[in-house]
Amino acid sequence: MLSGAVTFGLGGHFAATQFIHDQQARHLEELTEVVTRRSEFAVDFAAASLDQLASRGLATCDPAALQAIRLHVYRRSAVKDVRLVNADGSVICSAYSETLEFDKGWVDRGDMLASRDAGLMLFRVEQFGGDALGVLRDIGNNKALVAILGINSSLFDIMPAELRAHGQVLLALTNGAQLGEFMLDADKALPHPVDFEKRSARYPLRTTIRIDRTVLSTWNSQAYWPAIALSLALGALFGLLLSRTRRVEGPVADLDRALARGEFSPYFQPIFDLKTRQIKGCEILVRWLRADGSVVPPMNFIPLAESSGRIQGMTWQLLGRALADLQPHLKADKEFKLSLNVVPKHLLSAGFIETLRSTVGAAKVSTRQIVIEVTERDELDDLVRAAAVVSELRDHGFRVAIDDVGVGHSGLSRLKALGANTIKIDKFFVDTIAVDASTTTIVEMLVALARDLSMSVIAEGIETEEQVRALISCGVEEGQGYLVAAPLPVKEFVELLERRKSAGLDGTTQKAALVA
Ligand SMILES: Nc1nc2c(ncn2[C@@H]2O[C@H](COP(=O)(O)O[C@H]3[C@@H](O)[C@H](n4cnc5c(=O)[nH]c(N)nc54)O[C@@H]3COP(=O)(O)O)[C@@H](O)[C@H]2O)c(=O)[nH]1
Repeated sequence: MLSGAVTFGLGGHFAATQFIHDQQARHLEELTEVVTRRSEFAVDFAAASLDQLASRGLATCDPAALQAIRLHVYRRSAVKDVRLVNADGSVICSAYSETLEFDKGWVDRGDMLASRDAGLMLFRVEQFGGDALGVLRDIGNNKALVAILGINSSLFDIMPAELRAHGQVLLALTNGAQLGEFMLDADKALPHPVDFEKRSARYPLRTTIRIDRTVLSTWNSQAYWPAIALSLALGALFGLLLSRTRRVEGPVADLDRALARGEFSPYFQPIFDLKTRQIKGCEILVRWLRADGSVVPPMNFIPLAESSGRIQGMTWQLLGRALADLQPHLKADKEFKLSLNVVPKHLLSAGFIETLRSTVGAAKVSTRQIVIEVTERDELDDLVRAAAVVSELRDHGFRVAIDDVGVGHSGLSRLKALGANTIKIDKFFVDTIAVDASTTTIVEMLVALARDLSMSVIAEGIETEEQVRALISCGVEEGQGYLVAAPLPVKEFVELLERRKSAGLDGTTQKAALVA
């Protein structure tokens, strides 16, 4: 009996170990495939962007064309710059001419690698801030357009949490030129590296996931002991039972675990009166605080959260935490507004208003203090329905702001039709307001439109006093930006509010002063 159990036990040990290793190898190969696919999509995206620019006749160094290209680049987070080049690859002009200063060097056409269909040339752009991927498309007349793609940020969320401190994700050209690398601790060497490699079938790209062998013995160890126990008891059935204990892995599973562990945290960025600098409210901006101490910025997981349907749970979790964090302040200053980003799909989903009301009601916060920010970057397909939701939200006392105005999809008529309370002018315009007369005209026009529609205006991304002065002279009253504070964790944000209060720059103090 005992020897039978030992035999089963040993058999169980080898089979379970083998099974887990096979699972691990398969899983790491799948992750390598994911990185390769992502990089291919990034190149496809860059190529489509270049084709679109060329077809719009923007492949020139004319200032208006360069401004249009800058807007195009700005909308597409992975594309850092677009350059017009000669047939030999030498640069004629660049949409963001200052990015040329970040280049450590430039590659001759002869050193670029062709895509399989020969429609694109890929090359590494060595820059001081890290390497980037150049994607060149010929456009005729001995000219070509080049998109400069930042690729690093697409690598870091791939590694399962348990392996992150013991592995590397690398993307390189097939000639060995490295394009991007993710490693939690860049100085840490992997003592026993094992490589999982994948080459793209379409582009000269090679992905490597490098893992320290020793960590594989503990990864998925949760699956090991149940497997042994079950195999002792049930002998031949252990494989089947083991498969039930297997953990699901991958970036979406990582999101699910983060949601379950409450790792999505609200950061708060003040919204202030441009003239008095009084803080009138704040915007909630999500950060993923991982157990390993790293802070993940939203653009690295919001798109996945959206496409995988996790954005809704994440948004509710975030609002619940933000309300709890700021409840004392929201109660003390009834004019203080808390803004929450909501993606259009979520806004239009069934039960959105009911859940919002019950979440805000449970926190005993007035609906008047909550602003729903809907980005204009994503198209609101069903404008009529969106306007109905906005109207119902307003009936319940909530406020609605249209975010990123000017760079999104809405024409002015769509802005009007939505019936929001506020427009938020995108940082793109704030960046150039102090230096570009055409930007001033656009901002003045948006302010005039907002006045006609009884909407308020907030300018985003204010970094300098010069920008504040220019915005005030255009008629903008409120703003947000690093000039006052970057998005802050709750403790620092509350300290900022306290400092303001002591300096007499908060809502309660000002009201008290008016009454006195
Ligand atoms: N659906 C949701 N989207 C969210 C949520 N939280 C954030 N986001 C969206 O992610 C995008 C990037 O956000 P973030 O990295 O937080 O960047 C914001 C600010 O930090 C940044 N900012 C603000 N002031 C300045 C500045 O002076 N200079 C500078 N270089 N950057 C600045 O701008 C971003 C402001 O975002 P928004 O007002 O929303 O446009 C962003 O698109 C977020 O919307 C979330 O919970 N849900």
